[in-house]
Amino acid sequence: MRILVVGGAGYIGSHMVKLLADAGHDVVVVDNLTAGYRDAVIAGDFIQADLADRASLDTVLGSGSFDGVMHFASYIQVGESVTAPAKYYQNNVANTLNLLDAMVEYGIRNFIFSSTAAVFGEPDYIPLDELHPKNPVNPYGRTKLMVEQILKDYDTAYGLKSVCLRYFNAAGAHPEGLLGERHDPETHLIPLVLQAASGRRDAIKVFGQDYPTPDGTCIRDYIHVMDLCDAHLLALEKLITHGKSEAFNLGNGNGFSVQEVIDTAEKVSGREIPVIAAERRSGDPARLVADSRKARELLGWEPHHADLAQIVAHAWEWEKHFGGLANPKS
Ligand SMILES: NC(=O)c1ccc[n+]([C@@H]2O[C@H](COP(=O)([O-])OP(=O)(O)OC[C@H]3O[C@@H](n4cnc5c(N)ncnc54)[C@H](O)[C@@H]3O)[C@@H](O)[C@H]2O)c1
Ligand SMILES: O=c1ccn([C@@H]2O[C@H](COP(=O)(O)OP(=O)(O)O[C@H]3O[C@H](CO)[C@H](O)[C@H](O)[C@H]3O)[C@@H](O)[C@H]2O)c(=O)[nH]1
Repeated sequence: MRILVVGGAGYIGSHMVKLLADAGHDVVVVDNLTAGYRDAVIAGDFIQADLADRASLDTVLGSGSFDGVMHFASYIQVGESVTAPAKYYQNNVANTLNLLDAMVEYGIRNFIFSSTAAVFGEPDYIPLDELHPKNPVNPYGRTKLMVEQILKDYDTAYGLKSVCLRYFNAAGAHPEGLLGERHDPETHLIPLVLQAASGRRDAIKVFGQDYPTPDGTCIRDYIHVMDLCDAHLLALEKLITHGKSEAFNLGNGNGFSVQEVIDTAEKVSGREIPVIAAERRSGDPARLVADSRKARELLGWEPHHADLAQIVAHAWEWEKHFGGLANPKS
């Protein structure tokens, strides 16, 4: 297949590009490099362009037929979306419309969208399946839900078929140490904990130790980035053969607390990780765990790296490059 990966220089997109190339597909990457890295694109063709720039999109999408588009490009910080919502609605919604409109114009029908567990908001029940009510509690989650709704209307009106993949907590790194998470600023728990292990950070702040969970810290469903990428390829293949728009929740179905993540990181790294007790972070549900049976049943998806220690071990191999503890492989 020939596949356009938008946001392919970012964390999850860069792993997707490598997986697609390894599976023998032709890949074209579009990224404006606001948050991504040119050297993270280790396969395929790279075009530096912004989704806001419709003329550039016309050039790329008109350059030859694409079997599908995978869309990873968006702003991703929940906290920033509360203080700077305009930035989020513009990039995550308006710029996505540019991409969808160009797809309609050039007759490209298959779209895989990076959605999020944040579309659900505070859970009514656990684990969360696809039928759970969607009441996002921040602009970030609302931008993703808006795109999901737009996609339904574009299917009805223009026949654009889509799969929305709602990731829970993406984590881990390429098993061969080639790629990993490099957000700046980093807000995600596992890379921050490992930065505290490598010495790049003094300590990890634990946001709240008084939640109604066994150890008082929040529980999340950490899903390996390569397992997410597997789901994208399966979703595109299914979309092409069956032509039916769908949404899937993607997680392992196992919840781990912040404290369990820290304990696992200490074991994996062999280092003591200093912890600072901090206030709860606003908008954090106590517990988020995915019910991914639909993806298993309809896509035949199966996570291969569900073990938290393995997720953390792969992320640790990556962190060691930056902590000066190993030589980068790329
Ligand atoms: N990381 C997670 O835990 C997580 C969880 C749920 C959903 N998601 C979603 O997955 C997707 C990828 O997340 P990530 O962690 O890889 O993010 P990331 O910031 O590492 O990657 C996003 C990429 O998109 C590019 N980009 C952003 N706006 C662009 C634009 N207007 N034009 C061109 N390129 C643009 C950035 O430069 C970056 O390379 C996002 O849509 C995010 O909302 C991520
Ligand atoms: O320094 C930190 C960072 C995080 N946490 C805690 O660790 C857990 C995980 O936090 P992350 O920021 O790593 O992830 P979130 O669960 O907040 O967010 C993830 O899930 C969201 C959906 O709910 C969005 O999709 C978002 O992009 C994705 O990263 C939370 O309980 C958080 O309070 C800490 O204690 N200390």
